[in-house]
Amino acid sequence: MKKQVVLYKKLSALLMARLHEQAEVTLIESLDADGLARLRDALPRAHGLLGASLKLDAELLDLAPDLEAIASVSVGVDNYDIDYLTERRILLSNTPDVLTETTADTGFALILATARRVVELANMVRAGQWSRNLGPAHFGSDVHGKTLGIIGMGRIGEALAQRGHCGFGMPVIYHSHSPKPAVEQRFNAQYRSLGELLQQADFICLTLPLTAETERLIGAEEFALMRPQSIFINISRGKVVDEAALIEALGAGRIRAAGLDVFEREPLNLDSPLLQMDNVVATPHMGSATHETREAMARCAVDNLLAALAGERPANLVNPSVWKD
Ligand SMILES: NC(=O)C1=CN([C@@H]2O[C@H](COP(=O)(O)OP(=O)(O)OC[C@H]3O[C@@H](n4cnc5c(N)ncnc54)[C@H](OP(=O)(O)O)[C@@H]3O)[C@@H](O)[C@H]2O)C=CC1
Ligand SMILES: O=CC(=O)O
Repeated sequence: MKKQVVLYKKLSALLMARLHEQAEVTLIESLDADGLARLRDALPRAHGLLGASLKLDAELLDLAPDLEAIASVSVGVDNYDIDYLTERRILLSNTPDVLTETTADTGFALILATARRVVELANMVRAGQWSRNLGPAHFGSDVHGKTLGIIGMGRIGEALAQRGHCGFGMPVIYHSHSPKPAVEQRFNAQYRSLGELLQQADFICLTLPLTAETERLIGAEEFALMRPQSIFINISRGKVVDEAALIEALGAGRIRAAGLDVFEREPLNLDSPLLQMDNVVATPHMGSATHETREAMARCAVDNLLAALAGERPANLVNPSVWKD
């Protein structure tokens, strides 16, 4: 008998056809109140789940006694209680690698947009306020040659280092759990303590996961270490930052600008002070959002799920202790 799969993310026709060949599929098209009610109805039959952007807590998982595998269409796994999944022996997989380059592109777009004030000045043109040649009040700052500071030197951090070093001649400094000799060799990158990096970098970029250890890693004390010309970029997770402290630092001129793809609460509320600041570029968690990459992520998640349901080890298993050869 075919296994039951519940999708809470719509897939391309090609991937839907692949899933339908191998499983009975229930599709929850959107996670509004109606969709969530349909999800709760479907969970008691589910052997596999595939989707993203939903906090799958124990209360929801307890509705699914037969659940064998979850395939997240994301690399970040902060929406899952991994200990609980492991206790229940549910295989959790994610989609690393396929989104690395695209997310690093987004990070670099935020670096350029904040430093060169792209959004602010483009809005000025749209508003009919471009009446004479630009003067110093509208000048930005250079990106090339400035020091790129990367916090979390993993896949995306390394791809950002490549762009900065090879494309823009930027000295790269980084902070991670441990030094990365291969990255140091490729990009002439240098390891720093967190405090040193915050004091020395022109661009401070977060590329680490949200974990118990990184939650609110960057708060008032850390912003106080940055320089008034520093630009802060977050493409990791909003909760790695104390957002109130970020707003305070921007308001007080303790840092120059921020490029933010992620926020404490998403979607970002329209009344957020961040949206009143010309020196903030806010994007809607679009790090991996290109046609090509989102399709590659979905394909990767489908591969992971079908492998798990067929009794094979998924390529991107997040909780390997569940697996028994
Ligand atoms: N904005 C968006 O749309 C996207 C956001 N993301 C976010 O980016 C994150 C990173 O993805 P990816 O690069 O693939 O992940 P990786 O696991 O490859 O890299 C994360 C790095 O962070 C480091 N790290 C973890 N905890 C700490 C800490 N406490 N202090 C210092 N360094 C730490 C790790 O360092 P070490 O190796 O030394 O342990 C690791 O190398 C994801 O978890 C996700 O949250 C990802 C994709 C898109
Ligand atoms: O935020 C996106 C992810 O893949 O993680």
